[in-house]
Amino acid sequence: MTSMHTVDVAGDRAYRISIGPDLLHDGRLLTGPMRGRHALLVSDEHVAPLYAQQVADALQQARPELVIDRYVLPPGEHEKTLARFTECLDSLARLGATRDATVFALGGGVVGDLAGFAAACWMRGIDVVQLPTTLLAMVDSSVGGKTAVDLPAGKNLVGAFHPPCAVIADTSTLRSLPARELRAGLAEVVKYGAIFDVTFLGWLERNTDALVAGQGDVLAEAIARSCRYKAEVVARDPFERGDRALLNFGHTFGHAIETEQGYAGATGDGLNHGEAVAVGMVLAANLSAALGIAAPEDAQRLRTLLERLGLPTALPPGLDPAALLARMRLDKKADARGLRFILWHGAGEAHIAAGVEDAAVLSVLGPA
Ligand SMILES: NC(=O)c1ccc[n+]([C@@H]2O[C@H](COP(=O)([O-])OP(=O)(O)OC[C@H]3O[C@@H](n4cnc5c(N)ncnc54)[C@H](O)[C@@H]3O)[C@@H](O)[C@H]2O)c1
Ligand SMILES: O=C(O)C(=O)C[C@@H](O)[C@H](O)[C@H](O)COP(=O)(O)O
Ligand SMILES: [Zn+2]
Repeated sequence: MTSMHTVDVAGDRAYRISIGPDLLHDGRLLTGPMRGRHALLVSDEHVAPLYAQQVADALQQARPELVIDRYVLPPGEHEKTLARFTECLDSLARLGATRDATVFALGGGVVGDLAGFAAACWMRGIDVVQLPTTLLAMVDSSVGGKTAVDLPAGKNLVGAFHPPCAVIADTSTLRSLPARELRAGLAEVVKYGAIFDVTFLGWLERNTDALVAGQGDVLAEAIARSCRYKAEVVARDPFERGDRALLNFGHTFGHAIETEQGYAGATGDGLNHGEAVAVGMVLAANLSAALGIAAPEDAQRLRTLLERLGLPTALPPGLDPAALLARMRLDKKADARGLRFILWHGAGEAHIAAGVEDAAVLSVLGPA
C-alpha cells in the first residue's frame, strides 16, 4: 500500500482515521491533535521494542517542548486487567499529566482498550490517540471509543465510552505481525461483510489467499472498507443504544469462550479474541439457522470462508455448554429480561433478538 486512506468519524467528537504506510514517522500527523505538552506512550513488550522509539522521536522532533514517558505492559489478553490499568494511571501521575495531556496507545486491541480506559478516567478524561499495530486493532478496536479491561468474571466488564481524538494506522507495522494475529483480525473483517454487506463478503471470498498472505494493497482495502462500516455505525449510535450492537455478532459466544478459557489466547492454551469471534459467528449463524432465520447454506458459507482464512470454526474441546451459558448472563447486551443475541439472516443482514430459549443456545453448543 503506498497511498493514504482517510475515514472521518462524524459526531459530537468527530475524528479522523488515517491509514497508510510509515505514518508513525510523521511527527506532524502524530502531534496534530495534541493540546498540551505531556504525552504518555502506552505499549506492550512485543510492540514497544519495535516501534516506541520511532514514535517518541517523531513526537519530540515535531514538538521539542513535549515531556514524554512510557508505560509498557506484558502482552496478552490476560494482562488487560485492573492491576495494569492502575499501573498506567500511576505512570500518568509520575509524568505529572495535566488535563490537556495525551495518551498514545501503540499496539493491538489490548493496549488500545486499556490505554483508552486510562485516558477516559485520568482527571475524568484526557485525549487518546490510537496507534493500532494489529489488523484487528486497525479494523475494529481503535475506532468507536469502546475502552475497557476484563475481570475474571467477564470480558470488558469495566470500561467507558471514550472516543479517540485521532486514529493513525501505520500499515507498515503489519509486516512484523505474526500470521496468527493477522488471521484473528480477518475474523472481525468478515464480521462486517456478514452483518452489513453481502458484496464485501463476496470480495473477501475472492481474496482469501491474498488476505492470508498479507498482500499490502488487498489488506489496505480491507482495512479502509472495514473502518468505513464501523465509522458509519458508531457515528449514528456512539453509545450502543441501537444498531451498533450488530458489531457484537458472534461476541456473546466468543466472549464466553475467552472468559471460560481464562483469557489464555496469548499462551496458546486458548483462543484469542479474533479466533473466539470466528467460532462465535459460526455458532450464532447455526443458532439463526436452528431458529429458522438463516438458511443453513448461508451458515455453511460463513463457516467455509472462515476456514479458508485459517480460523477455527468449532467450539474447542473441554468447554462445558452450561458453563458457557452461565458466562453469557454477564454479556453487556443482556438486560433484566434475559440474554439478547445478534441473529443473522444470511449474508449482509442481522438483527438483535431477545427471548431466545436457553435450549436453543445449548443445542448449538453441543451435548453437555
Ligand atoms: N474496543 C473495541 O471496540 C474492540 C474491538 C475489537 C476487539 N477489542 C479488544 O481487542 C483485543 C484484541 O486485540 P488484538 O487482536 O490486537 O490483540 P493484542 O493486542 O493482544 O495483540 C496481539 C499480539 O500481537 C502483538 N503485536 C501487536 N502488534 C504487533 C506488530 N505490529 N508486530 C508484532 N507483534 C505485534 C501483541 O504484542 C500481542 O502479542 C481484545 O481485548 C478485544 O476484546 C476491542
Ligand atoms: O465496537 C463495538 O461496538 C463492538 O462491539 C466491537 C467488538 O468487535 C469488540 O470486541 C467490542 O469490544 C465488544 O464490546 P462489548 O461491549 O461486547 O464488550
Ligand atoms: Zn470484537
